Amino acid sequence: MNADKVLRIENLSHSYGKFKVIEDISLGIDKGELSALIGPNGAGKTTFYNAISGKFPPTRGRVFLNGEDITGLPSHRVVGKGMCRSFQITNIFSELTVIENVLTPLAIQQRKHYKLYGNLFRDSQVTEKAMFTLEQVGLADRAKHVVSSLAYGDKRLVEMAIVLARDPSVVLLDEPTAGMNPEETENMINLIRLLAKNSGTTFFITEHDMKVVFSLSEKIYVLHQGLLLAQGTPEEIRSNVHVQEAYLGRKVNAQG
Ligand SMILES: Nc1ncnc2c1ncn2[C@@H]1O[C@H](COP(=O)(O)OP(=O)(O)OP(=O)(O)O)[C@@H](O)[C@H]1O
Repeated sequence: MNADKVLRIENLSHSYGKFKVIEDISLGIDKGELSALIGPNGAGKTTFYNAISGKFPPTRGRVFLNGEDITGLPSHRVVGKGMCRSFQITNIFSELTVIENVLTPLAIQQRKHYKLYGNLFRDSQVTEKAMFTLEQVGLADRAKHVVSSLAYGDKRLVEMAIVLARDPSVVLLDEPTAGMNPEETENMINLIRLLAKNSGTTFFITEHDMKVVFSLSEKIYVLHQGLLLAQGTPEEIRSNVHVQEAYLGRKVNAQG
């Protein structure tokens, strides 16, 4: 497998006790690639994500980020190495403003400790970076708004900004459009596309909405019963007989 992949997984397996959940998964993702991991309920997607992002070490196998072995590192160290994960559950401080939410991880990253946000705001380098990130996700005009006052789709954008502020090379997105209305979904798809193109960030998403998966992804990986059943372009996956069977005979297409 090509060593210059931004994210390389080799023979990854995980078991809960004697119960094997994922087995011998190997894949490699190119820089800037937009890819998705799909699979029926219980296929092992969350376990795979957890095992590569430091929630727990995999039972077997290796994870390489930009060529460095990060297998088994705890999540905060994986983040420090450049792979960030955005959760389906909104993971933000609702009573703080949008910019305060983005400033916090930046301050931690730069090992700057502030007793009050007032001090943080006086650090122009950090606030400029936070504002730049908010511009990227289209929230600059709401920087001073309290997060709880925002629409659901905008809260998910705050979450995205928190992740992007750290300049990750790889972003793992859990269900980026879950709970969004069609307009918010369309905006999120366009934003991810734009970010991948302009900043070279590599996005690896899990998503149940096949319409989103097929319109966004350049490459799709299919998990079934813990095994990597198929990988390929949306066209290749759509026409793969094994994938269609795994989805109980349904056609896997943009209509879901
Ligand atoms: N902590 C755990 N202990 C034991 N079994 C678990 C644990 N977490 C998940 N499992 C089992 O592992 C299998 C894979 O679960 P996982 O959550 O990884 O699948 P998934 O593809 O993310 O599913 P979904 O699409 O429904 O979220 C399931 O059978 C689940 O019941």
